[in-house]
Amino acid sequence: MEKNQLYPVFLKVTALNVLVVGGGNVALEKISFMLKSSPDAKITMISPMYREETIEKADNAANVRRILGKYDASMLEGKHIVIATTDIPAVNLKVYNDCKERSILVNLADNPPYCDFYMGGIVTKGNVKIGISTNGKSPTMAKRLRQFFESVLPENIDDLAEYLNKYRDTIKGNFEEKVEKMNEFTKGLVGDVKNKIKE
Ligand SMILES: C[C@@]1(CC(=O)O)c2cc3[nH]c(cc4nc(cc5[nH]c(cc(n2)[C@H]1CCC(=O)O)[C@@](C)(CC(=O)O)[C@@H]5CCC(=O)O)C(CC(=O)O)=C4CCC(=O)O)c(CCC(=O)O)c3CC(=O)O
Ligand SMILES: NC(=O)C1=CN([C@@H]2O[C@H](COP(=O)(O)OP(=O)(O)OC[C@H]3O[C@@H](n4cnc5c(N)ncnc54)[C@H](O)[C@@H]3O)[C@@H](O)[C@H]2O)C=CC1
Repeated sequence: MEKNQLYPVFLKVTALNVLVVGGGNVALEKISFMLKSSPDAKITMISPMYREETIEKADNAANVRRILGKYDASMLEGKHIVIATTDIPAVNLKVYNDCKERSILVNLADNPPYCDFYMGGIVTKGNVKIGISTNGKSPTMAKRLRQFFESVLPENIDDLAEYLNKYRDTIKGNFEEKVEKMNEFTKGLVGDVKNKIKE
């Protein structure tokens, strides 16, 4: 069986500068998912044309700036992450090459071989977040898995995270002792969630 070798991280996109090239349907999909998870994400968009819905989504967000114009490599100044979504393959490829030259992480949304990272399915319950990847094999499956976990994870899982956070502060002892106590205390957790799913 092939194994997914991608390494997941949870980015603070309020502290990073994201550039989205293009303002159409795919741009809308990508900013929508990013904003759903990170409403304050710092995103700059560059495109000579924006679709109505993209404008609405972008202009209602706290930190999305829309620039009207064609992509130019100067747009990469100060950017950490770039997502190219234009309908012109040559433009997307130029974005890719320009980013590679500058060691900027890049994603050509409809072109997996030209992605340093993939956007994933995301499940959020308060502080708890699960990222889902099918290794780029099936975005539809990532979406269905997201819906599955959204429905089976109990809403109060965040209460548990908050509670464990508080409990952790009350434990005395050195690091090893704390780890041991936290593990002992949470032993039943996996069984509890499994039971919850069965219910
Ligand atoms: C590789 C990746 C790169 C990237 O975009 O980062 C990528 C690529 C492509 N997407 C395509 C299409 C669709 N994408 C979706 C939906 C999502 N796509 C997302 C991620 C990813 N999409 C990355 C891999 C993630 C992984 O590892 O699994 C999700 C999870 C997150 C997000 O978009 O933020 C989000 C679901 C969010 C949610 O609902 O929770 C749907 C489903 C729908 O809309 O119903 C369709 C239509 C159905 C279909 O085609 O499957 C195509 C074909 C284009 C064509 O036909 O040419 C390609 C290109 C290709 O695969 O070659
Ligand atoms: N719509 C969809 O769900 C899917 C689209 N695709 C592919 O993704 C690509 C984009 O699709 P859509 O978003 O639907 O197209 P779109 O036409 O809605 O958006 C393309 C955007 O790119 C912008 N653009 C063009 N030249 C540019 C440049 N030089 N600099 C900056 N921006 C530029 C346009 O102004 C427009 O905003 C297409 O190649 C399409 O085949 C693939 C899978 C699904």
